[in-house]
Amino acid sequence: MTQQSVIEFTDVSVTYDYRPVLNEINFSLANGEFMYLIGETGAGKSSFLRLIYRDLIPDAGSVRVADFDVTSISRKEIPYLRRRLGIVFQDFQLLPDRTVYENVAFSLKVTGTKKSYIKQRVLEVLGMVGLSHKRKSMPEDLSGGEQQRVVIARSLANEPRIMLADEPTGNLDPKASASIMELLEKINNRGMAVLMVTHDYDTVKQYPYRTLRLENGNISEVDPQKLGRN
Ligand SMILES: Nc1ncnc2c1ncn2[C@@H]1O[C@H](COP(=O)(O)OP(=O)(O)OP(=O)(O)O)[C@@H](O)[C@H]1O
Repeated sequence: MTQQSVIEFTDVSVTYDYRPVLNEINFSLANGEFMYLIGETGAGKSSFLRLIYRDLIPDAGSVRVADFDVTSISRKEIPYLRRRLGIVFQDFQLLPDRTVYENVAFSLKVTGTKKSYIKQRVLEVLGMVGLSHKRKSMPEDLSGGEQQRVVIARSLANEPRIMLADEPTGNLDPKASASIMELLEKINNRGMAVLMVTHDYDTVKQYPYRTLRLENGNISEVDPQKLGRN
């Protein structure tokens, strides 16, 4: 892996039932880079993300994330790999019966963080996403955009180097989407690499960064300003 990259795929292939979904993909995300990954339904975006957090092992090729050779790490090392990743996914929602504070604290408790530090860190990340005043609220009493900001705060708690965001603006109105994008940019400006999967071309055009498209098993760079045009 080059010194500056935090994720690197080398000739990565994934096949389901003899059907290739990713075909000898080469990819790298630089340290501190913001990048979009787009592609039609079924193009392989989820499979791509699953390779990064070691929920899927490629049929061929190698995946490196931070200092981990993900393709060959042991089961015991997987939690350490995942601690390097801030994960913001639709299907990884807040615990409905815990407060905002407890939701964020939970991710620190499970990694064995010292009690005295947990309080400090939770208040720090809630401050970062602008929701310190909602710390005692239950998730259902927050708007969709606020809930997404809590999910982001939770993903930041363990100080990851890379954020994986899957459709973070999905289901949000334009104003809430803008506040999420501004937050992701702020996090990125502090040095965290962000890989964001999205179908939201308007957002990509408004906040343009390097954009890669998965299509027919291959990955290629596209001009964000030309998205959606025929
Ligand atoms: N475990 C599996 N077994 C068999 N086929 C699978 C499996 N997981 C995914 N697929 C198939 O592989 C293809 C890529 O799926 P994947 O979920 O990675 O796509 P995606 O781009 O994330 O799609 P979406 O945008 O709809 O979430 C799809 O055709 C899917 O049906």
